[in-house]
This record gives sequence, C-alpha cells and structure tokens, in this order.
Amino acid sequence: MSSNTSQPSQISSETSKFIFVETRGDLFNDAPADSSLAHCVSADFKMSKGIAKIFKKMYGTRGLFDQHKKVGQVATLPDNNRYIFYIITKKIYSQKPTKEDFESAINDLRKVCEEKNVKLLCLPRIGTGLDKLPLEYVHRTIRQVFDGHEMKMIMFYL
Ligand SMILES: Nc1ncnc2c1ncn2[C@@H]1O[C@H](COP(=O)(O)OP(=O)(O)OC[C@H]2O[C@H](OP(=O)(O)O)[C@H](O)[C@@H]2O)[C@@H](O)[C@H]1O
Repeated sequence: MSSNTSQPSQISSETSKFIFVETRGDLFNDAPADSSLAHCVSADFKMSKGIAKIFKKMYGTRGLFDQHKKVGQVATLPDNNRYIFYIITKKIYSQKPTKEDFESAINDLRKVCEEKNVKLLCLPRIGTGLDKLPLEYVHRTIRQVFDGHEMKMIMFYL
C-alpha cells in the first residue's frame, strides 16, 4: 500500500460498490463531519488508552453498556446525522483480540452499516496499534468482509 500524502491511495477496487482508501490525516480533524466513525474497544468499554481514550472523552460511554453487545459485535452511538461505532474485539481491556473475534466484529460492522444505510465510514488503522494486529491482515479482512457492499471507507493514519 502506497502512503501517498497528497491523494488517498486506492487500496481496493474489488467491486465498483465498495471503495476503500487510506489517507494520511487525523481522524478527528480531517474526516468529513457527516462521516460515521468506527474504532476498536473491549467489551468493558474501558477505553483507557490510545484513540479509544479520545473517543471516550468526546462521546462518553452513556448508552453503550445497556446495548449489551458482546465480543464480535458492534455498539452504536448516534451523533447528529451520523454514527459512532464501537467495534468490540476483546472481552477486557488488558487482552488482545483474536483474529476470529476481530473478523466477527468486522462482519457485524458491515451488518450494522447495511442496517443504518451508512455510505461513508472513516476509521483509524483499527487494531494495529495497541491491539497489535498486522496492518495487511486488517486491510485484507476489511476488503473481504465489505466486498460488494456499496460504501466508501476511509482509513486515516497519522
Ligand atoms: N487521531 C487519530 N487519527 C488517526 N489515527 C490515529 C489517531 N489517533 C491514533 N491513531 C492511530 O490509530 C491506530 C489504532 O489506534 P490504537 O492503538 O489506539 O487502537 P487499536 O485499535 O490498536 O487498539 C484498540 C484497543 O486499545 C485500547 O485498549 P486498552 O485499553 O489499551 O487495552 C482500546 O480500549 C481498544 O480495546 C494507531 O496506529 C494509532 O496511532
């Protein structure tokens, strides 16, 4: 994957419907205001470090616990005309996700995006920092799961 800083790099064009690009930028400053956002969390919504800590500061946790979502699922907070998605990839904050749980959660993310008719989703390089998943594996999983789904996904990196 090229890390062209001027234009988003086209990662995938497996289908004309799903567009997946990666671009340098700060998710909170550079993502379009009407884009839904997604990031990875643990089921206890500790969000004590990393980008999750910023999400917690910005959006809190109210309304997350009573959705009773489990590992491999996605909790959702509405934010004006878009959504904030909490991709639950592990049970407690001190763990690291398994690939099986990560893939289940990405499948649920697609399902939730279809249900809520999300056409633009921005996210960081989910799972690749504190959760230590390989970037290429994360890209491949996203491409496989979202293949054929009409949506644009922009992955931001600093
Ligand atoms: N503003 C910004 N714009 C764009 N990219 C940004 C950014 N800020 C950071 N990044 C980058 O985005 C990647 C993933 O950022 P992170 O490492 O945080 O997340 P992750 O998905 O690997 O891990 C999640 C678990 O970490 C915590 O769990 P703990 O409590 O620590 O156990 C949570 O609760 C989860 O469970 C890294 O490349 C960061 O540099």
